[in-house]
Amino acid sequence: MKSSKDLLTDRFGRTVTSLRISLTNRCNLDCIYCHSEGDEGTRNEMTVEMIAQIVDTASKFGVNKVKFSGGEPLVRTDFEDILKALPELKDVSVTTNGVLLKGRAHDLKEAGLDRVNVSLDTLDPDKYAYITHGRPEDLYEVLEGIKAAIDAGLTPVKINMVLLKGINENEIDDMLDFVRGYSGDLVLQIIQVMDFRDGAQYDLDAKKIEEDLERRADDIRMRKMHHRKSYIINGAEVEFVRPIENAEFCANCNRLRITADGKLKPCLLVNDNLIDFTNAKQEELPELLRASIERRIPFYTDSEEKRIIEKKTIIGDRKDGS
Ligand SMILES: Nc1nc2c(ncn2[C@@H]2O[C@H](COP(=O)(O)OP(=O)(O)OP(=O)(O)O)[C@@H](O)[C@H]2O)c(=O)[nH]1
Ligand SMILES: C[S@@+](CC[C@H](N)C(=O)[O-])C[C@H]1O[C@@H](n2cnc3c(N)ncnc32)[C@H](O)[C@@H]1O
Ligand code: SF4
Ligand code: SF4
Repeated sequence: MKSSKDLLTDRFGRTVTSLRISLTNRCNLDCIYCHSEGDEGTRNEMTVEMIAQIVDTASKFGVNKVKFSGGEPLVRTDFEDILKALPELKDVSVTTNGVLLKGRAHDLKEAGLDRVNVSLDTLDPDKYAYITHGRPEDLYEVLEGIKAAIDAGLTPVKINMVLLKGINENEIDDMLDFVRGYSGDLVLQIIQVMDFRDGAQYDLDAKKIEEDLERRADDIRMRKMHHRKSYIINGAEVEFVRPIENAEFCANCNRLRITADGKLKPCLLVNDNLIDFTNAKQEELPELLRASIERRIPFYTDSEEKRIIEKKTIIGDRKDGS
């Protein structure tokens, strides 16, 4: 009989303690680089009950964190019901574009949400509209949403800034000032753009930018998840997410993904090894979780042997179909 820890530990020694659940593929914006969590699936969406069942099962095997994402999770009007149906967990968070956050922040907190990440790549309304294919005014909705989240206690609020060559690479200091202005309630999270949609053309030398931040930092911390580092610069905290060609990042990946239509997805970048659990009985879920954990492979790795295995499993699934 396996212990609960073994059940969710993969053959590379990575124990899954966190679920990243996509609630929908729908979105009210259309960002130029969007990876949609590697999920281009159907418009079918898990019910509240399905989500509660899979989280409940995973929680019995050591999962204590859940991140909701999408698509845009707040387009689901039953998000509060989903939160209320969850078992007790250490950390329940959502990543949102923030456009619909203002009117929901208090209800989400009441329903059990602990904190929120808000995507905001620029403070310039015209650039915002260019990046999101939205309206310049949407930026003000997002800023109001951030304030509402702080008022509701959904803190720390992380501001997700995807670094985009030629668009926002010169805005890092403005963003640090913005975060500093909310003394501790906001954390900046800078993200290296991944090659989805038009992402490749905006790619820049993220490692060099991170090294610059490191030089300026008064203090440096490292997270268990992905061994991401965060830098304290003159009172502002900035975490750096650098997932590309980063073996250390993948070696410390402790998340299992769930697609909006109810499939266990071992890795963001691999699409041919998903396991559908929508027709499973509750008692079958542990075995499906185990099977999914067995399919987990670090996408980037220093080991040539693992790289060969992993490369064979990858299929292209980008928005342009290539
Ligand atoms: N390649 C890869 N990228 C990830 C993974 N987890 C998160 N990301 C990326 O990290 C960025 C930030 O994601 P968020 O949804 O804000 O969540 P997070 O920062 O990972 O989670 P918290 O810090 O716990 O709030 C996004 O661009 C995600 O696609 C992962 O396991 N693999
Ligand atoms: C896919 S979005 C879904 C949640 C929500 N709609 C939002 O935008 O916050 C989750 C996070 O992934 C980031 N993201 C999307 N495409 C990306 C890419 N190609 N490279 C890096 N991060 C990306 C977004 O900026 C956002 O912070
Ligand atoms: S708001 Fe989020 S899901 Fe929507 S297009 Fe932008 S990154 Fe993608
Ligand atoms: S293995 Fe690497 S690329 Fe895949 S989900 Fe984990 S951190 Fe992301």
